[in-house]
Amino acid sequence: MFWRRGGHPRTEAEAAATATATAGRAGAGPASGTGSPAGALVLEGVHREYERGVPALHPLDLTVPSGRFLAVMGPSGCGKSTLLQCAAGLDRPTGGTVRIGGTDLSSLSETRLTRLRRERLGFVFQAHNLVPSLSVLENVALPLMLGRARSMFAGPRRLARTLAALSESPEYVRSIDDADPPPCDRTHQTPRADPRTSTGRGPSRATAGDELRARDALAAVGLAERADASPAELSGGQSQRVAIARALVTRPDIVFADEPTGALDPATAQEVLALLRRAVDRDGHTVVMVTHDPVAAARADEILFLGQGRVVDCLEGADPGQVRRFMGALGRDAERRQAGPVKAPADTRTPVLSTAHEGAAR
Ligand SMILES: Nc1ncnc2c1ncn2[C@@H]1O[C@H](COP(=O)(O)OP(=O)(O)OP(=O)(O)O)[C@@H](O)[C@H]1O
Repeated sequence: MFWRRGGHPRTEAEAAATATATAGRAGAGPASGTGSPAGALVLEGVHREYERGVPALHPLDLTVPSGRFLAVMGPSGCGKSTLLQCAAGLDRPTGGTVRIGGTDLSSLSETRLTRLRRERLGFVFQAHNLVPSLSVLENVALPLMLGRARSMFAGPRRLARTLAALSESPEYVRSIDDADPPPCDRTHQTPRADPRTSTGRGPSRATAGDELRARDALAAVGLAERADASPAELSGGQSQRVAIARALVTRPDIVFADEPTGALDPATAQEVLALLRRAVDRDGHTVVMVTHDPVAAARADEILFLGQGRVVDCLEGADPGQVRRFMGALGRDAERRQAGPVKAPADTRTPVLSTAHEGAAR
């Protein structure tokens, strides 16, 4: 990876303030048909103001090539989540362009943006957000089922309301589902569809395909045996593994993870990170992960550091100690605010400097 920042800085911190980062794999060719640099994710001049004149994210250029794992770090309030939300199409930037696989998100209606998120992106959050009234397998299959049910229910929100309403009407569900009552969710006493067959008369081809994919995704995170369990029966780490299976089941272009290990103990966090790492190394997924944890960040290929809404630096192949020291320097810089230069520790790799993007981050 290399990144570039504008030349003639007055101080190191001011250089950081003009930074434009480019995460790139050497030899990557141009993205077909887009005229933009190759990348699963390309941000050009993306900035976000929640309040007029108060930028939470200053203009930023960033390219994340396919099959890479990028971590985003920085002090609290520096704009990490804002960057993730804009990049993932969960929020509209104030200006600039976000492209996912060559698709300019600003050109999409809300409906098409939602569809892109569902079909081409995966999400893992700190809170795993599993649906308690569905089995583990059904939770993993949910993005696939939502895609199919969308036209019938005029959107996932309507479907979610319908599912919630049905869960309050077990007698009715029984009346329209199988002759054999479905197993009950022990926690919520909510009838569940038999995960092996959706109707009792044998799954439709589409349903069987979804189920197979969901079972494969669950097996890939080592939880095949817990397919029929309720989320309430799982540990925090197991729940996060299910959330990862759910994120990967659609074979997304990019997985966005916001503090995926924030609520886990170190050993469990390592298991979850290993799954994300394997998704990149073995299956060629692209992962963008916001984290506060130097150990988690060190599992990524590159780490992008933000400070006060700007790219400060980027490290490749850093170990947790280097990340910790760099974060310490950033934190002190944030405390001083006006301040002195942010000094990268001597043992961090020096980024390639260029004047090519001078002014682009302003
Ligand atoms: N919806 C919002 N409305 C107004 N201001 C917001 C909103 N979301 C974030 N901000 C502000 O934008 C800035 C960046 O916030 P953001 O949540 O992106 O930071 P962060 O680095 O993810 O922080 P943390 O590590 O604490 O989660 C902060 O000053 C925050 O107060």
